[in-house]
Amino acid sequence: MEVALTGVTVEVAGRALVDRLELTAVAGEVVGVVGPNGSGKSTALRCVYRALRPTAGAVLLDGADLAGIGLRESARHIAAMTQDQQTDLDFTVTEIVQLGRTPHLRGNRALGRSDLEICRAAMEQTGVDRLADRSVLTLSGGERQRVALARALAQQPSVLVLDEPTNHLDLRHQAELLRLLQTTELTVLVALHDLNLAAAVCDRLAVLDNGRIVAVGTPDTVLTPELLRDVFGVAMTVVAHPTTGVPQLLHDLAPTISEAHS
Ligand SMILES: Nc1ncnc2c1ncn2[C@@H]1O[C@H](COP(=O)(O)OP(=O)(O)OP(=O)(O)O)[C@@H](O)[C@H]1O
Repeated sequence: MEVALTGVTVEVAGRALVDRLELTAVAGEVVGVVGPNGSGKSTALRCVYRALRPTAGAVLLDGADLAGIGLRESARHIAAMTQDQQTDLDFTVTEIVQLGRTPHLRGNRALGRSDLEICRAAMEQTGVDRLADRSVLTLSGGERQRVALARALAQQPSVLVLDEPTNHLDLRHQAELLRLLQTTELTVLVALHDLNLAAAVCDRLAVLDNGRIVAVGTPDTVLTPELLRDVFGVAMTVVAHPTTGVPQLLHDLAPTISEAHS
């Protein structure tokens, strides 16, 4: 399915947290949303998974305004993996993942055999099957993050929205998540701080600065030293990855005074 943000603006107390965003993602495409702290990445994604309603503009799902679609209906199409989902409830991993089936259940019906199978497969895919009976309160940050992903996959969405999905993950689980995003046929919108991961996994990047999109394009067209200086305020060298060719960023950290004199 295609997701399109058209003129999406969110205003709070007279301030635009995001301002007239225009961004489209299609099936099989991974679109990264990057930008400095507070630039509006989470706010933009919240409009897509409907934790926020735009003050102006709209998010369209295959051309239909989400505001006109029931929440249950849109939850059958759009799943989110976010930091906001941390729960204080003493649920087991299995129970959390099974919540992903809720939009697909009719009335108060219990999960059927196929629902249970979908949940089992999602837990296996994310490597949390061995944690099935553990309380989520006892999990590490990375384990919780993978449970959140399992729940989102159990929802069997067409559109997957991820807000900082890798920040607690170790290298292997980062690689597994990135591979999953690269190979999936879903429409993926993902906010990432790590621009090297973003360059490796995203087909296109949208750079947010102060609530506005200041650049959109393939990682190699967007991640230039000039943009990194202007938007992030850092001096970086951009090199091509020796095997994949995607841009990778190296900090140009000046030596400290004591090092410079040694
Ligand atoms: N409910 C709110 N009321 C007022 N200001 C808000 C609200 N939610 C977010 N903001 C502000 O909007 C701006 C954008 O926040 P947002 O969380 O979208 O940024 P972000 O790019 O995801 O940041 P980070 O990289 O730090 O996660 C920030 O300045 C934030 O303080």
